[in-house]
Amino acid sequence: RIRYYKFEIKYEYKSPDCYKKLAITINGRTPGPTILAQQNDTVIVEVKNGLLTENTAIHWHGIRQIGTPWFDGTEGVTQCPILPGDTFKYQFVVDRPGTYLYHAHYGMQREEGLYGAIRVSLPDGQSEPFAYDYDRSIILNDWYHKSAYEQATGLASVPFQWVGEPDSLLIQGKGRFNCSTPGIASSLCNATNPECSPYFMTVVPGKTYRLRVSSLTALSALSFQIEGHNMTVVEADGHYVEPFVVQNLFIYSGETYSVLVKTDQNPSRNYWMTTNVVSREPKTPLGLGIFNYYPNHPRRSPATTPPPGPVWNDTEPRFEQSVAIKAHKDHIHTPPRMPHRTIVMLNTQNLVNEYYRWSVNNVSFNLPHTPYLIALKKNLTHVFSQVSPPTGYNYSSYDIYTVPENTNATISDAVYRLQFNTTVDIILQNAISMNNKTSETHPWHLHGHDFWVLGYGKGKFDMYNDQKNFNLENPIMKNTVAVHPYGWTALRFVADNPGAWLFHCHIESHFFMGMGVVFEEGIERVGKLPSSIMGCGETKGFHKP
Ligand SMILES: O=C1O[C@H]([C@@H](O)CO)C(O)=C1O
Repeated sequence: RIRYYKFEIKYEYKSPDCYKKLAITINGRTPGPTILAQQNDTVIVEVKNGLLTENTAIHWHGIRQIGTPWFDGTEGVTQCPILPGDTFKYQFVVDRPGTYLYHAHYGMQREEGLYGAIRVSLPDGQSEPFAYDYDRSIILNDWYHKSAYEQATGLASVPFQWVGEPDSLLIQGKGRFNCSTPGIASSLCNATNPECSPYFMTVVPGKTYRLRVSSLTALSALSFQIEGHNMTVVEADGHYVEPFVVQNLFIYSGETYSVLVKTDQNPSRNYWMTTNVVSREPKTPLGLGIFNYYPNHPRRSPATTPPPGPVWNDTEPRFEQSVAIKAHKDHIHTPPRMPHRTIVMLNTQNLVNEYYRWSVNNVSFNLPHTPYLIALKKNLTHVFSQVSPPTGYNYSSYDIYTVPENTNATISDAVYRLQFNTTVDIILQNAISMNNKTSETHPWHLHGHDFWVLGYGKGKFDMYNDQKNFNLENPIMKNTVAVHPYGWTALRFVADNPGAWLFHCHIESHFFMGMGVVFEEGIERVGKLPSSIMGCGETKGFHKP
């Protein structure tokens, strides 16, 4: 079946947290409409770029784009940008059930509000390995009052101007900034604006809810909880999880989860839904929503104090939750026993000609002006560097706990070329950051594939000993995974999807500062590229209107 959507992308003044600023909307809203489909449906989205003076592109996050690598929506990798006034048609098959996302993949545009959810259900007659009465979803986000342009300019300036912490946290597009903050003009901030009344989710007592929780934060790692209710984790990034119970869910940008929540508490009141920043010292207030037990009034705030959530700087429970996520016992996809190759990726913050950058093995990434997919397929070898990027770092001499004397890195747009159908291990190795002397959490997202999460560890990954402890029995498959402070995360995937695929830190500013790589595999197997993805850089003239 075909699911047809029309998206009109525009700038509009919005006040999602009471503060009025420009936001990018889809059909007048942020978050945009939820795309609903069934497994194996074809989704068609006609995107009209109504931004007037700005390009765009939309990525379908978690959808592997098998056979349609040109519709991944990654500007610079799989397509040219959609010009103002133009309409671009995405068409792809959603081949697996689960919870996915869509969002802008052009500059730092995602954080202006261009995002939404994709929910793929099972074919009729099939059921999930868990039972529930109702299905609900929310997207968590952080929100800046400063425009993405201002932020990007600061990041790309000498001296460096960091974006800082977000102004508020949003639950399904709603948050609350304190309008009495000194220096905030009353004409810009109105605490009684109904746009920023708290998000509420109405529930019936005595039922089980499947709650799909996802995060598209620009920066923040979050914890999410519902006051007084446990949550049973059952799905992660479209894969069934061996159920486990949490009081709070840690969630990183680009991840999706389903949790089951029983409405088994005192039904005469409402409860808080809260989200708070972890892993960075929070300067952003709690994000609040109302878990509304019918028939209580949905706007009645609970009399209780909202639970503050876990302390931000305790890595241990986050690490433990990551390790606890295993494949459901009846839905195990066994990984290949051995990789054909292993790429170690040291994550560091560096200087390049005095600019602050992030890099992998001391190489910081820049997108070329001609999309890789087209350049590779048409063999335009002068478009990007043909030197292979480094597959590791100097293990014996590099100390991940100390800022090196020389923090200089280089810039490159080279790609990792993977042999088609081979098994590749990626070891993400975290380290201290250059400036603030801490090690940050980075959520890495892979386009075009799911990977097995084979293990997490603390300190430096030891190729000999740590490999022996990989979980090859029941590893979860995901498309986004965190590397914890001073830790490592080991992934395995099969390079079986012909195309060019981005792998990057999902923190908007970090990818902008070079924290990403591109994989190519099976380019000779890619079918005829649609001319709609062309028209920029070296592909001018390739575009047939
Ligand atoms: O990229 C970043 O820069 C700042 C800081 O390291 C320099 O001010 C920060 O917290 C980041 O995540």
